[in-house]
Amino acid sequence: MNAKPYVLADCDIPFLKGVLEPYARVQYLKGSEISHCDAARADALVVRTRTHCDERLLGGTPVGLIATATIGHDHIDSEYCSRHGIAIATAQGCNARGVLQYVMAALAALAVRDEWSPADRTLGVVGVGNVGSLIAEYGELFGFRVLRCDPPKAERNPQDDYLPLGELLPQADIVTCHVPLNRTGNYPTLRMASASFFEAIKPGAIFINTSRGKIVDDEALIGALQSGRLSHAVVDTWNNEPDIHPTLLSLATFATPHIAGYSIQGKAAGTAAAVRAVSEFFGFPLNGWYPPQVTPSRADPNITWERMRETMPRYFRIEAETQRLRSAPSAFENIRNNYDYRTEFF
Ligand SMILES: NC(=O)c1ccc[n+]([C@@H]2O[C@H](COP(=O)([O-])OP(=O)(O)OC[C@H]3O[C@@H](n4cnc5c(N)ncnc54)[C@H](O)[C@@H]3O)[C@@H](O)[C@H]2O)c1
Ligand SMILES: O=C(O)[C@H](O)[C@H](O)COP(=O)(O)O
Repeated sequence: MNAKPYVLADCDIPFLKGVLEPYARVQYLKGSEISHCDAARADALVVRTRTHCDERLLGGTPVGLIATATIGHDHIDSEYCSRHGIAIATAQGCNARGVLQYVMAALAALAVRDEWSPADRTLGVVGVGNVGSLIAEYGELFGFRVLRCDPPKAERNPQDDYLPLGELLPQADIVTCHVPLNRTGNYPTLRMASASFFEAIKPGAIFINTSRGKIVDDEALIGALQSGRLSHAVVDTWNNEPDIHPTLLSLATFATPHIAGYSIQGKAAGTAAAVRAVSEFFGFPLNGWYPPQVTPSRADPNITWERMRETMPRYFRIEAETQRLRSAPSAFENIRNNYDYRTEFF
């Protein structure tokens, strides 16, 4: 009898191949193609956002653990998993700094284009978790006035300085969303950016979505861009990826194929978190594993807006990436799967 557990992994998770093999039988498949038949052999799944882990995939299988190498976990039916004793492990915070750099790259490019500086602008951060708190911290460091909205946190910490969404929207020149996709619960985010959201937003505001496409009502966002209510939209996450809305693609000032978190350190941390979860679950000696070929990023808490802006093009050119997606929207997944992961520099 072979005592090694059977692990089924997404073949597009970088740095993973060879790591679990001394301890597990491992099969690699395209994340979007993992089927119930494949899962029927697996003790654990190591996935990305491309594998929908629900009853259809998991029903009657021996899967005991789903480790996702991502922050977001809306691709996993957590209620089903909890009812069937399937553990879920996420890579909390892994690529938060990658998203920070993405948002700051967008703002730096827009500041040059429209000739403003952070001291003249109010930055509204909606969702102040691992990503949002970094954006707020660096936003303040760069000189923005920063407003925060996070009702779940406000409820837990009423003494902290959070605003309701309805108070943030009319004041913020830039609204950047960093919420999870929650379909239910006390603070749902599904279609949160609706027609009434854009009616309340400050005229001429910039809207940035790097969280999940489904938090936005596309028609409402398109309407806000066409009417001039918004000056710009920056869109990284889309409804119905990879079949994205062509009108939104043409109207967004910057449009990218869900790569805001695609830094090399973010990917390394995501894979390391998934390996740790599998290791802890099966008792492998891999709890502290980190890809040896990657240098972890070092935060630069003293970076200035000017230095960030001048340095950014060496690492990330959001205009060029927008052009790349616009010229070949059908290559959405291909661009992601062959992405040259960016280096985090602050
Ligand atoms: N585009 C990308 O590449 C990329 C990369 C990383 C994360 N993400 C997305 O960004 C999301 C946020 O990431 P994170 O690491 O900051 O998550 P997090 O869980 O650390 O923080 C999310 C925050 O949102 C708050 N929140 C929940 N409901 C809210 C609501 N209705 N209004 C306002 N705030 C609300 C929570 O209280 C929490 O503080 C992830 O869930 C993921 O979907 C996208
Ligand atoms: O939630 C996350 O971590 C991000 O959306 C992440 O960048 C998505 O990564 P992917 O599923 O493409 O590996």
